[in-house]
Amino acid sequence: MAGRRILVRGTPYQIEEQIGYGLHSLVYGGRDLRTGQPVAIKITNFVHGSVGVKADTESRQQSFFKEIRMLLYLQRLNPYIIRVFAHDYNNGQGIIVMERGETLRDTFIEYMINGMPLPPFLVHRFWSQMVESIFYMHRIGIVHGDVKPENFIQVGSDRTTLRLIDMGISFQLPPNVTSRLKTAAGTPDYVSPEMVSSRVGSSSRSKCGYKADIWALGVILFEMAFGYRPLQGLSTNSEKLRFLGFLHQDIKIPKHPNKNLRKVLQGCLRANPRRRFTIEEVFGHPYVMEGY
Ligand SMILES: Nc1ncnc2c1ncn2[C@@H]1O[C@H](COP(=O)(O)OP(=O)(O)OP(=O)(O)O)[C@@H](O)[C@H]1O
Repeated sequence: MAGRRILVRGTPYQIEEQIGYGLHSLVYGGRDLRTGQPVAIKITNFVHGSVGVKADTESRQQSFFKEIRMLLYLQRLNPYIIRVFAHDYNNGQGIIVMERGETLRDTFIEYMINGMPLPPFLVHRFWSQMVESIFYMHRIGIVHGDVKPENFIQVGSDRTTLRLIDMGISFQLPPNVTSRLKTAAGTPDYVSPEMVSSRVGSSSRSKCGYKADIWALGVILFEMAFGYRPLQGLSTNSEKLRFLGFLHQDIKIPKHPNKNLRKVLQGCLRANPRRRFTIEEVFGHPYVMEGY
């Protein structure tokens, strides 16, 4: 693919190097050949293997259309959702041309490698934007289900504007909320306790899907503010899942000079999802509203 030129709904694009990949997709850096603007081009392969299983192909096509519908809808409501410039599909693949940025995870790694927190203004700026993007999803009845730094990219001249890129496993409540969350959300560091606890029944779990997003936002804020993640001391995924499954007490928040930051973290990282903040409480919290 790299090096090829493609036409998407009449606009020519140059495909350059591969910059990422998903479960069924490859993401390339590219350029709009009319304007020279850098873009990211996500190509989703609908056909599995050399023969192709019909049901699998159909489910990939449905996911592609669902993702596109959600992106186009949400990007009109909120500035912190990735901008889609063009999209197209044929029987074999779907293409999304979007704004290109740098993944937030890489910035986190630069700080975390030395156990350094991010500067307070950046913590506040990044987190407020994440909260706002999830606020708009919850407002229209959508649980993201996989909130983590990899799913945000940095754009703009100073790279301090975020965009949520991944709607991949987002879904509308209610059907089967948590079984999907549990199987699809692969990084235990951001997974909430109720998602791994067998003591929570499926009916209460489905009401908690939104609260799983709040937990993940809390973990991200913790990570930015302290330079490490709450479960970082546990080395394997199964240790982390076991810890979460038996978590009865709230996560202890270390001392921090910003009282509002500490309070909002306490509200996001409550073990019991019913006591955990809603997105409205987070969005209206003095930490988000009043700044760092
Ligand atoms: N707009 C973008 N700008 C820069 N990098 C991007 C962009 N979109 C995606 N990427 C890179 O590609 C990776 C995979 O993209 P994305 O998260 O959209 O795939 P996915 O949803 O996991 O895939 P699938 O839909 O196949 O499950 C990202 O983690 C990121 O590194």
